[in-house]
Amino acid sequence: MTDKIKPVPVVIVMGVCGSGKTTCGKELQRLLDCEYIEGDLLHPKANIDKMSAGVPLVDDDRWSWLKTIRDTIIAHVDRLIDHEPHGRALVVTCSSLRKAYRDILQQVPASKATVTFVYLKGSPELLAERMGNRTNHFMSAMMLQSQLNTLEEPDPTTENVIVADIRPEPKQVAANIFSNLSL
Ligand SMILES: Nc1ncnc2c1ncn2[C@@H]1O[C@H](COP(=O)(O)OP(=O)(O)O)[C@@H](O)[C@H]1O
Ligand SMILES: O=C(O)[C@H](O)[C@@H](O)[C@H](O)[C@H](O)COP(=O)(O)O
Repeated sequence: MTDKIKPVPVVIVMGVCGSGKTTCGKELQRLLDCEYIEGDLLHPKANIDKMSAGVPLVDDDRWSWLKTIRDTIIAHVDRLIDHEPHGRALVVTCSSLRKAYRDILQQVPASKATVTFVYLKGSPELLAERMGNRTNHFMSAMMLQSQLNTLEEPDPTTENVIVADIRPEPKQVAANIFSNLSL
């Protein structure tokens, strides 16, 4: 007799640039002791070149990137189901600014994965401060306003999302997320 496959918990850490997706996502990965996909590493070169030149992406730059992230999630989940039937999870970082983007990322068979978004929420002032402190990144602090303009904040009453306050230190942000995840 074969055990019923339990869907893999997929946690997508979202928010504008500087909200801490990479920093807190990695802390969460450590807490969950699981795999990790950095969405920024899946951009086509043209997107990185555009953002590095200080030009924000538009929808047409994003669709194929979002589909690549979704397909990468599906490939990871398939591998986890085959090789790690117990205690598996997956943390993904992706800004996921608009509802239409989140809809693409969730196109994962429900029998294989349950997708939860974690929205890293902070004030524009704190985000600007964090962007100002960050060095060696293709996104300059000037891009923050366009990200805030594009952002459609997820609504916990209609979307499967946990809202996380980004003011605590990264380990604490991750611990707060962890305690709100029903895994
Ligand atoms: N909770 C936090 N407290 C203090 N600094 C943080 C926190 N989260 C992130 N940072 C810092 O803010 C900057 C942006 O974080 P990063 O993880 O690169 O954000 P994102 O991936 O969302 O663009 C980095 O310099 C990082 O070290
Ligand atoms: O760390 C950051 O600064 C962000 O994660 C950044 O890299 C960016 O948000 C996206 O990858 C670009 O795509 P969007 O314009 O769709 O956010």
